[in-house]
Amino acid sequence: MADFYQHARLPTLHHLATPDATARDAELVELTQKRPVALLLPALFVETQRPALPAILEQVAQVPYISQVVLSMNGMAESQVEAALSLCRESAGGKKVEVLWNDGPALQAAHHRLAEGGWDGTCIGKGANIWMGLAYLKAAGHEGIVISHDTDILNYSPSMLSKLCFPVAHPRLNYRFAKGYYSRVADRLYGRVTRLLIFPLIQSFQDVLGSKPLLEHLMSFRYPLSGEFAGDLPTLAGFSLPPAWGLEIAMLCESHRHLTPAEQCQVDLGFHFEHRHRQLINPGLEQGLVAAAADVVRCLTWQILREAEERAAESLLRLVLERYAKHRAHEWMQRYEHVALLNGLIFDHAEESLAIRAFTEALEELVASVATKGLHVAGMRPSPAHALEQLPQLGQQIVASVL
Ligand SMILES: O=C(O)[C@H](O)COP(=O)(O)O
Repeated sequence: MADFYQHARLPTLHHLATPDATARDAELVELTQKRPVALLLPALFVETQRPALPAILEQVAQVPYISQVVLSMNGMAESQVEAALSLCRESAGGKKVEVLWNDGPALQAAHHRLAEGGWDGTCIGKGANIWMGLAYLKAAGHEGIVISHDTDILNYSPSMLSKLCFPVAHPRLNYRFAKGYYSRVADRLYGRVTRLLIFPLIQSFQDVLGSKPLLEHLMSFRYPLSGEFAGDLPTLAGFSLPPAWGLEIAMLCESHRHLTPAEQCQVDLGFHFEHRHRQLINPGLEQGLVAAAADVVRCLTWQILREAEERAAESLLRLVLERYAKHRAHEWMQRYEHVALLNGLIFDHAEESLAIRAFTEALEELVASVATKGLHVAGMRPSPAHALEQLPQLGQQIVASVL
């Protein structure tokens, strides 16, 4: 069972009992009368062909306090649009599902507009899908709550939605941003990037830089890479986001910059999150886990060292890498070995070590690239709210593109 430990900085809302689902839904309908709830789902077209997304949409169709669903997609060809739209019609029942086709022709005008404004118009990636979804909701006049989650969840339950929504919707809780957490466990521990890279790496940064508010903030999150969050739209649309896998880390850094600790929380979603596991290295079209992890680490490093002078950033990063590779990564692996043994779970030492080696190589490549090209995150955009304010036609172009 979960404990009820409170992190020093961050309010943590544990799953300790299961409220009656029908009563909770009715309560949320009442609570969200004046602040409608939109569900924003980032997806590749290929997710529409796999079992998870259709099952998710079918369950979302039954959730009475979700007024609108936005599926923000990329990786879709012209010939695939009809299949995506009919999935939405068939699975979501009477619920309105709007599709944003990020790499489609209608949104090109918006991407050009962004590029004219001096910003990167990158349209590919999970972060770009979320950015565009928030920009769309804002431009379309949505003024309520936004919930978002991954679309590859195999053991989906609508209780996840109520747990994310409640801390933002309930006036006594009144949070502006809520981040979900859980464990990723099947016959073994998963969550490889989180356990073996992100936790030990943040601690290595702290070893090198000492205690910093941003690092303490990041260390308070029990699952910093979870894709599940909720917030009020004005808050979320004020976050600057990168286009790819750095999205989750960037959101936490933005929540640190824009909100007080009392305005945000993490919420226990109360289950072992099951999803499709990528191979560490994937020679095929889909990026492997290490390539995605490299993107996360670049964003994390940039967020932490962005104010450091270029040369200093490189040498600090070298020290962090050394600390990670020689100490912290193995320490965390060993702790998780103990967790696995205690719980009678499989623990594949060779596989875990291989993952750490691959993550270390990705960090070495990052250090080399910082040495030659400096530290930056490709495609980093200003917040949707800022872009819409600066580029007057952008909102209309985005709204007009909806399928
Ligand atoms: O959460 C993570 O660390 C990554 O998404 C990797 O997940 P997996 O090990 O569960 O596939």
